[in-house]
Amino acid sequence: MSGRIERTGSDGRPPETGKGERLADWADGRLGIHALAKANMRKIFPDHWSFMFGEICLYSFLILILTGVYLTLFFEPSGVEVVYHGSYVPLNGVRMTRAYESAVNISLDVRGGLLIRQIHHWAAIVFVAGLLVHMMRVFFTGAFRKPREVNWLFGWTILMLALITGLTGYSLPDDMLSGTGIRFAQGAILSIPVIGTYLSFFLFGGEFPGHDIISRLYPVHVLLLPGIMLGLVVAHLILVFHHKHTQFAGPGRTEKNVVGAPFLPVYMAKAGGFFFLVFGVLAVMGAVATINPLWAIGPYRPDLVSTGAQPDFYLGFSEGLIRVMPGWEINAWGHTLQLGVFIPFMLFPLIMLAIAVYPFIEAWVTGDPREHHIAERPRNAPVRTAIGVAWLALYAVLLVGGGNDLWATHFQISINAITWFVRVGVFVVPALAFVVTKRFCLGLQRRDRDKALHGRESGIVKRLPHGEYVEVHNPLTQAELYTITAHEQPEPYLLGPTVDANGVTRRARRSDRLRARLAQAMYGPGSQIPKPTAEEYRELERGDGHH
Ligand code: HEM
Ligand code: HEM
Repeated sequence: MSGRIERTGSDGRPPETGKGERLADWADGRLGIHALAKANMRKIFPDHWSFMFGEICLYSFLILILTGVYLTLFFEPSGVEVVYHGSYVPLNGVRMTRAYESAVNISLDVRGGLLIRQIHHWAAIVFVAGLLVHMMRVFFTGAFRKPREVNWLFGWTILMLALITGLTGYSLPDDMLSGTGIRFAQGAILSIPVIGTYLSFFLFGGEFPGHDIISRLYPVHVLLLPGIMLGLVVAHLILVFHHKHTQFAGPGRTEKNVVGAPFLPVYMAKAGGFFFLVFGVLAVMGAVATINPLWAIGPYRPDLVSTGAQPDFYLGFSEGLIRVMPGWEINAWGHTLQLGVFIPFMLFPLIMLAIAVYPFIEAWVTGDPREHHIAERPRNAPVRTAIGVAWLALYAVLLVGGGNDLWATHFQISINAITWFVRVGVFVVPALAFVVTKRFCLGLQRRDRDKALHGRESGIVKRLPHGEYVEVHNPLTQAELYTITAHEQPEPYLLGPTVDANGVTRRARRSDRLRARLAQAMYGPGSQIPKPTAEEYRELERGDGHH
């Protein structure tokens, strides 16, 4: 039996053991957890504040499950129509679905119901925000590189499912906003050529809105999607364990070791504490900040739409795509192709897909087959960092487009001006963000080079005996010097000679030419400031020491 130790006392009988030890022995004999725990519990994890975002995702996900289960006890996912006669007088006599009625009851009559509903909604927002920030941390530090590409895809799939879970979630209560969101989704489905109408009828069980959609979304929201996500989260964390966590460069840290604290007890204690911190913050948000006050918004009616109707922030960019797209449509053979909706509907997954495939594109461009366990500083990969910021800029511009009505009413701007700003901005702002970020990174690289060669400016100006003024520079410690010069500066992939030894012309394949051009853009002279060489450093050391 693995890991089990049979002990005897001096008289040959088993010694007296404590209750806890006997229980542990009993469990180990049946589950074999001793060897598993021994092998993993002391695993070392490196530390950095940015590694906390993954944990925020994990804890807010757990809180969503906990609060969601409570909501299922009272929520009735039914499209059946009723007339309200409850405790909220302004709605008395109003026709609504059972779903809406039960959500109003959860908010106003069920003990703790409003708090749990609001925690659930805030947790959803923090969860998706956490996912985006965590993903960006991984992106900007190159932590998606080999061997973590598959884990990147797992994470990305979780993000996509989280967006859909959020959409199905805020569609459930069937208030005015929910219905508007579902109508938006139905419009997008209708725009799919040929099958759009059939698909809509199939999903809604007939004409929109019908009576079926809430009861159909319900199992998807509470069981199917969270179930798949839970499986993926477990797989994601097993892979983080298996690959070991990346660490930032520093003295004593190599591609082959991990410097940090052990999982048990240090991280276990920290993680436990952090879980309660996240729960505490979400509970305070749920207690003091109103979110989706659906009793005030009213039940959904297909012939109405409220002003300022907005999706939750994470879907705002898809709304932006639709709002700023010109209303193009093609009418032919008695059919309408609604390009004004269909094009943005297709762009949405494409923008997301670009993130999914990025690690594979970068690996192809660099042609680098090695594993990477040292996280890069964003400045040392200027083009990647600039691509990330450009993506965020596009997201932000589209978010402005998605809230064009709010910008118009809050800042007294014409809605057409905002629409045109977004139409132009979609192309210009990401390009600008790319250029500025790249220059910024190069500037930071230059500063690192300067610091490595000349030390840190001390702010002390000295006058030398012959009258010259010099500023004193304090040299960096060896550890600091190592940290800022540890990164690699890869040579870009180059095309081989176009003429071989026999004088025969060899035309490079188009894909190779593209790869060489992209590699040049990523690692060519315009994208790297050469690190100081040991020779340059020694030369300065030999000099008179002031600069
Ligand atoms: C990643 C996971 C999840 C996300 C992003 C999410 C998001 C949401 C959102 C935004 C709402 C609307 C809340 C409101 O009324 O203002 C909602 C409602 C709801 N969710 Fe979730 N949820 C998740 C997981 C779960 C799970 C695991 C369950 C159940 C086990 C659940 C059960 C419910 C129920 C019953 C409602 C309707 C109650 C109501 O709106 O009053 N959710 N969800
Ligand atoms: C529910 C969703 C998620 C949970 C609970 C989660 C959790 C975690 C945790 C706890 C870590 C280790 C600590 C850290 O680096 O923050 C981690 C690492 C990682 N995550 Fe996630 N994550 C989620 C979603 C994502 C997403 C959306 C992506 C990317 C698209 C992603 C990609 C990665 C990668 C590549 C690593 C390894 C990073 C490294 O070793 O430096 N994860 N995740």
